Amino acid sequence: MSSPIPVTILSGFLGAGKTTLLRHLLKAEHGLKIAVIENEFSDAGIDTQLLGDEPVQVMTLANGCVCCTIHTDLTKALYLLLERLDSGEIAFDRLVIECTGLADPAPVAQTFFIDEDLRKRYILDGILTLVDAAHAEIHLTQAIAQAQVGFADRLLLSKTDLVDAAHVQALSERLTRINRRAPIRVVEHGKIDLAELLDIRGFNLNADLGAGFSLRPVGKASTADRISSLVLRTDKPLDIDKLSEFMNQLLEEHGKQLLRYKGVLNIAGESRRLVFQGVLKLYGFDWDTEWAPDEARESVIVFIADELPEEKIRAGFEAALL
Ligand SMILES: Nc1nc2c(ncn2[C@@H]2O[C@H](COP(=O)(O)OP(=O)(O)OP(=O)(O)O)[C@@H](O)[C@H]2O)c(=O)[nH]1
Repeated sequence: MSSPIPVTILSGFLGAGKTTLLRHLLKAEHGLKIAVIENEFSDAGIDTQLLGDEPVQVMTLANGCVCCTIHTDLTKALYLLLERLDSGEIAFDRLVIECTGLADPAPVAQTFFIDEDLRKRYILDGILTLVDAAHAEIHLTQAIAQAQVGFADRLLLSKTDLVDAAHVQALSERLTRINRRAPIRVVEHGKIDLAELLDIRGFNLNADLGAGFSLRPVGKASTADRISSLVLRTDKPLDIDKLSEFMNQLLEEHGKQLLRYKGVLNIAGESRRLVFQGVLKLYGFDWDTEWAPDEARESVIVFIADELPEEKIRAGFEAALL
């Protein structure tokens, strides 16, 4: 069986530049076989009835990319694409899914964890969120726009040509407070280096906390956002039993609020680092590489959450220290 197809979710508020970026991706001569799903999908099923037998329209472009407009629910479309791939009708080795501007990327991401058969054939690589630099202030008053930022592995700033450098700087700081993990990159009318978009491995269990992750403290917020990040670090070893008890309880009580979380941890009596990461209530953990003999064994954990229960997280983490 061939290796799973990496999937990128492209999110961003209305008019943020998702289609512009995708057009660019579909036209460029990059030599990759990318399938793009443009998202007319709905769960209601109404579109499917109206459109009869053609819930998925697929077009292969000159550069080998595949453009796919779907009028059905995402799961069905993902299976249909696999059928056509397996029958040799189309060819692609990566997939990008455009979410509608008002969509929460979480259910789209969860599709790739929940469905066993889809999990064998697709692997979620990352969530990219476009942020319209010229309209971010208005967009970020909406909880859904903040959630799109909070879920992201990469934040892509569009329309920076319409604002000045100070505005971009202030916006970048605000976005960093919301999401401490995601690096921020500028996209000019859809133009951006492909390496910034693909093979991010945002959901892999590894010790990489994110390319943009910095432990630099961020300035105080002038606007209190609903979604925010909390970074905890310590050089004291953690007790694995207490830690897992705390995590279970936290997920039980606040799982729905925890958009993304990731930790690289120093566990008492263990020579390897423990890595864990999750999205909402779905999480996984694994042993990673050994700590080097001369390395400072520092545990770092980052939570991105809606109305983040900061005190509870701090107290639970503290109680798990030896
Ligand atoms: N000035 C400027 N305009 C941009 C840039 N990127 C996109 N646009 C414009 O912004 C408008 C919206 O872009 P789209 O790509 O349609 O945005 P979208 O996110 O797909 O929009 P929806 O699907 O409606 O949510 C278009 O008129 C684009 O030409 C940019 O970097 N600078």
